[in-house]
Amino acid sequence: MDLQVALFSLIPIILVCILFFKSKHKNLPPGPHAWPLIGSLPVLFTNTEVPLHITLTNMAHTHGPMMILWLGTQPTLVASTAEAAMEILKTKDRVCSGRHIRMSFRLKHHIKYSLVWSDCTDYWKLLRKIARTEIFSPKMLQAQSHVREQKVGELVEYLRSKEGQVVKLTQFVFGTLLNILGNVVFSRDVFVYSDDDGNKDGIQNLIREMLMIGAEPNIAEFYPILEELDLQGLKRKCDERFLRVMKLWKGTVNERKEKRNEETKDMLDVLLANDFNDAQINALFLETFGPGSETSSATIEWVMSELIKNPKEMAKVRKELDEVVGTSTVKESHLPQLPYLQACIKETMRLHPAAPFLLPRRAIEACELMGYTIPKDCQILVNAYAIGRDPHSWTDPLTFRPERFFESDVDYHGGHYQFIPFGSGRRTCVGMPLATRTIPLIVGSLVHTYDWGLPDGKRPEELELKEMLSLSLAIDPSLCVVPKMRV
Ligand code: HEM
Repeated sequence: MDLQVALFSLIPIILVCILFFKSKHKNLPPGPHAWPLIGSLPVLFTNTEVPLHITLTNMAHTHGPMMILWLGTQPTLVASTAEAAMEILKTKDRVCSGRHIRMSFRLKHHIKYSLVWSDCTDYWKLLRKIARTEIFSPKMLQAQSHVREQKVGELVEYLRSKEGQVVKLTQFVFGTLLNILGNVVFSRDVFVYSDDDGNKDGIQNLIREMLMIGAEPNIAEFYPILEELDLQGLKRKCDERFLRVMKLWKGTVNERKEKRNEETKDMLDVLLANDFNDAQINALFLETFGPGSETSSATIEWVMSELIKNPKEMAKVRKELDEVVGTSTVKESHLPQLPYLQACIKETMRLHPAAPFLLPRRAIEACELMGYTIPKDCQILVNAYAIGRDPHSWTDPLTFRPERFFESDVDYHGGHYQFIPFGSGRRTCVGMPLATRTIPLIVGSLVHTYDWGLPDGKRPEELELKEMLSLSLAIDPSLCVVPKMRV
């Protein structure tokens, strides 16, 4: 009886909460029904077989280009057309320029000096300037091109020892990317090619583990009041990996402080010349290894999978490589003469963008978007995945047809809102100049050197391209291939 009375007395409180909520949030975009406290969570997670990016893409067909979801108590805006993306990334870029920081990444050693997670402060502007004019400047990238070619050469050479065997391609590609980034950062390799546990306690595993922990659903995302409790221990686990990874490069940083290079050769030289302290250096190193490796590695795995599944397109890439590169190895100087390879990479990024929701933005103040009122601090997801497959922007959107990029001038630099794998506006990807050199160099080298079979004699058309949303858009299961030297 007491319980019934207690429950009954809760009804007016719930009603007051609903009325308060409705008056506070007028003119929101449409969206699925939101229950008190749990919001739209039941709609999103009823069918765990369907990944979130597909669920949200399907929901946009019902609710429209801008829809609001309530993740527990937290509002999240999802934009699913080129027009909606343009409103957020161009017209209202300033007010939509905050970042929604994932709870597991709110690490005290890191967040204060972060480039990825800061709002657009003067410090963030300084970092972007240094990245644009020094670390990823055309001059610096050009000066380091021979190192990238050498690292890719090592990958190709290692795969020779695997001829005829089944390899999980991404494992070695991820390592190669880390070595490329290690050389951008402090002119050092961080990955060794080996079949055993050679990298067990190395940067590769720690970075991968941090990314995996960051991708795990964290209940505090839905109920920020729980943040300090860290109920799942995700923040603690991430922090522990960060402390370990910092120790791994501490010696290199200290050595360089004692004996500086005469010329500026890498990111560490640039940061020391700008008087950055250890905490700032650590944060930026992490943000180069983290976003730089996972996104590029996922993209390369997707391009290789699409080419294996589409033998005609693979043959065209090969023909182009044979004509331009001949019997030599692929160099970065060849890349401008390989338009078909570039078109295959673009087509892959359209269908499988590594960051399907870009990096979550945040409204820094309440604002109007496409006539709707968006509350301050609302998380903003731009669904690049839905946009890349929108039939209003693309003919025959689900078909892999690289030729479409010869029929228009659409490019990924952020000015064409139907194709935004690197984002757009003031927070667009700083690593794009590096990624757009590295990805074609690796794919071109793999295709030029090897024929790629599938395990157990599987035929190309039997290769299933199932997507899984982790921190980036991955293939599930990972691509396994059998390399065979081309004659
Ligand atoms: C295929 C490769 C890559 C893809 C698809 C990608 C995608 C993205 C996207 C979608 C964003 C958010 C843009 C926005 O909010 O509008 C971003 C931001 C960022 N990316 Fe990349 N990225 C790639 C490679 C890299 C590389 C190689 C690096 C560094 C070595 C890098 C470093 C960053 C950083 C630091 C930011 C944050 C910029 C800011 O918030 O101001 N990315 N990237």
